[in-house]
Amino acid sequence: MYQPDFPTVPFRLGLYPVVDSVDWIARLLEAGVRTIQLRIKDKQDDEVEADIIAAIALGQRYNARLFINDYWRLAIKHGAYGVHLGQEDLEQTDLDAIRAAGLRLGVSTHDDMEIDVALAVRPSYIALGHVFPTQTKQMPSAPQGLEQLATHIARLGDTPTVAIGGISIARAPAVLATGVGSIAVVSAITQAPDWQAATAQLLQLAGAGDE
Ligand SMILES: Cc1ncc(COP(=O)(O)OP(=O)(O)O)c(N)n1
Ligand SMILES: Cc1ncsc1CCOP(=O)(O)O
Ligand SMILES: [Mg+2]
Repeated sequence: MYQPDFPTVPFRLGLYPVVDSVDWIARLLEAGVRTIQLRIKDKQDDEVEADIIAAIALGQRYNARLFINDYWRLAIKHGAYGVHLGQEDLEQTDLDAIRAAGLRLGVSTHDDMEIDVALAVRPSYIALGHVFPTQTKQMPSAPQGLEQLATHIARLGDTPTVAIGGISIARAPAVLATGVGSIAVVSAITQAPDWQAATAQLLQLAGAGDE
């Protein structure tokens, strides 16, 4: 049985949109999403604090799992549900402070070695990516593909997992068939011609996550 060193999350986090504004958080929570991330890049803490406060308030109002990407100090200060960090972020983070504050922690990984690093931290969930080519973030490595993803999922057993990177509606069923607990998406929703229809379809495929 996987025992995280941070508060647990359900194995099935379901559809997990990653968005860059409070407006998107509000829309998607209203549409039924229950796991979501605010990912604002390259701003100073004081430039994002108001958005983080607003996002956390929305998360609480909808009883949703709202993760803050990168800005772990502000996530602690304002009582977010959780924080998402990459491997480089981990080096500059006071993990004890996140743990002491009772926030969940998600950690990015791209290969077996990074999974080793993540497992040593014992986070609430492990993200695996990027599965397919993505236009949303510059990636230094090649996409891992479905086969590698399935190998990682088998290795991780009952550890809560999230797949990310290039996941479209068409690709979602094959990703979910690996047994991953959640699919994180950016462009499949934010660049969709009809984001409401896309969100409804993805929610149908992945669910909103377990309680
Ligand atoms: C669910 C999820 N998985 C991976 C990432 C990427 O995090 P990171 O590697 O720290 O890169 P940035 O998002 O900070 O550019 C994520 N944000 N969410
Ligand atoms: C933030 C992030 N981390 C790994 S891939 C990615 C972007 C995923 O975006 P998309 O779903 O549009 O490919
Ligand atoms: Mg990061």
